[in-house]
Amino acid sequence: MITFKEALQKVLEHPLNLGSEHVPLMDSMGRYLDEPIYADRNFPPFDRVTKDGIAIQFDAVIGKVETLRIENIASAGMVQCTLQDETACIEVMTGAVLPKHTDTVIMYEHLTIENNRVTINETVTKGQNIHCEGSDESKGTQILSEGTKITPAEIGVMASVGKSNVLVKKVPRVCSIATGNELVDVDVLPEPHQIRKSNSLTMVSALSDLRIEGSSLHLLDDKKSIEDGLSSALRENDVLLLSGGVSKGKFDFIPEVMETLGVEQLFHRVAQRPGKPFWFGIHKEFNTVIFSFPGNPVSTFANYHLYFLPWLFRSWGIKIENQFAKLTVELDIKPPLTRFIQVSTHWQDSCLQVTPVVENGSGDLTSLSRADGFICLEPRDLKYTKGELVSFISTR
Ligand SMILES: Nc1nc2c(c(=O)[nH]1)N[C@H]1C(S)=C(S)[C@@H](COP(=O)(O)OP(=O)(O)OC[C@H]3O[C@@H](n4cnc5c(N)ncnc54)[C@H](O)[C@@H]3O)O[C@H]1N2
Ligand code: MOO
Repeated sequence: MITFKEALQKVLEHPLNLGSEHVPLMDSMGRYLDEPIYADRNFPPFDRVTKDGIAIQFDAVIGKVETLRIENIASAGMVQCTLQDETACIEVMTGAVLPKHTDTVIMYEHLTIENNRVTINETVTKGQNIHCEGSDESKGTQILSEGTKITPAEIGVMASVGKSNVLVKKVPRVCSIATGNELVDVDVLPEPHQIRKSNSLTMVSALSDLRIEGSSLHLLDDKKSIEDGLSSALRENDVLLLSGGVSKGKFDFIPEVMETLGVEQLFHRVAQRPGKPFWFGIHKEFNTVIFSFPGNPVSTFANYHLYFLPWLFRSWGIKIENQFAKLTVELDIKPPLTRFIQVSTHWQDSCLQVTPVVENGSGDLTSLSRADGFICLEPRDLKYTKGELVSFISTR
């Protein structure tokens, strides 16, 4: 049996080259950029008026002119206009291009306007209320980097530089496979000896967070069905995520059938809890990577986050940062297994705090909805102390 670190290392040594594809901007939400994005013009592209009011030429007016004549009006969307008489002013609206020969904007609230003449009632600073051309970014600057997750903020940024099509990392074709005779569909009333499928649906939902439209399959516990199901799934997908059928039972056929189908086993069983009987392999000819997770729901869920997600980001060439959080309790983790303990989180003293949730082992799937993630604790002689920083894997 290998350690968790060795197992993760082996998984990460087998990334797939998933490639990239162009998608329309509005389909890129939640995907990962595969190109840097540059400013195609200055941000903002012109000296932009930031208050509704008047634009003046400061040196010609302040301390020199009692009242100003309104010469013109400029609003957002109008071509830049020009102040003809430097002792006059132009009414300007937020978003307008600052008129030529003006350099200062005064908001309406600081003015009195009577008979088309303006009196300024407040102190004015030269250059006020102008969002200067190029003050955010100048043309040609990189504003988003490759590997960035596209959220509504990035959609807005890309829209403003005219990216109607975006190059994103291609997602793998993934099939989530449930195994077991005891499993029935969600809409079926189970017999006393049956249970409703949940693992495969949890994984398909987790995949949809990554904009991967996973397919799903249910295989019964007989070699022939497993062989038939897997042989086409192996050809049609880049990744198979299985749950169940990998421990020591008389009907745990997955490792054996994988071998028959030409899948190379890279390891089976990891010194960890939950998720110990995890089986990992690759089909070299079809270029398929197989994550065969133990069937207990917490084990499947943990291993999806511990192995599949880091593998996917490695395949995309995106570095993910490790997170750490403070333990609120003392914990004793004795050898030999690396433990992944479900925790809830809260913020205190500007630090993420983690507290183990009440749970009843890796078959207790309701505990998943009480947890925000897992902490990873390597076995050691000394107890983990309250307040100690530990590695945290978010599942939210
Ligand atoms: N003799 C041994 N027995 C077991 C060992 C062991 O080392 N030696 N390991 C235990 C551990 S740890 C785990 S975890 C389980 C994993 O077993 P399998 O991967 O073979 O999974 P199954 O037996 O098929 O199922 C286990 C459990 O999970 C439920 N399940 C399975 N699939 C789903 C699904 N899609 N949705 C909801 N629930 C599912 C299944 O009904 C079982 O109750 O083995 C231990 N045994
Ligand atoms: O290691 Mo198994 O995955 O807990 O129950």
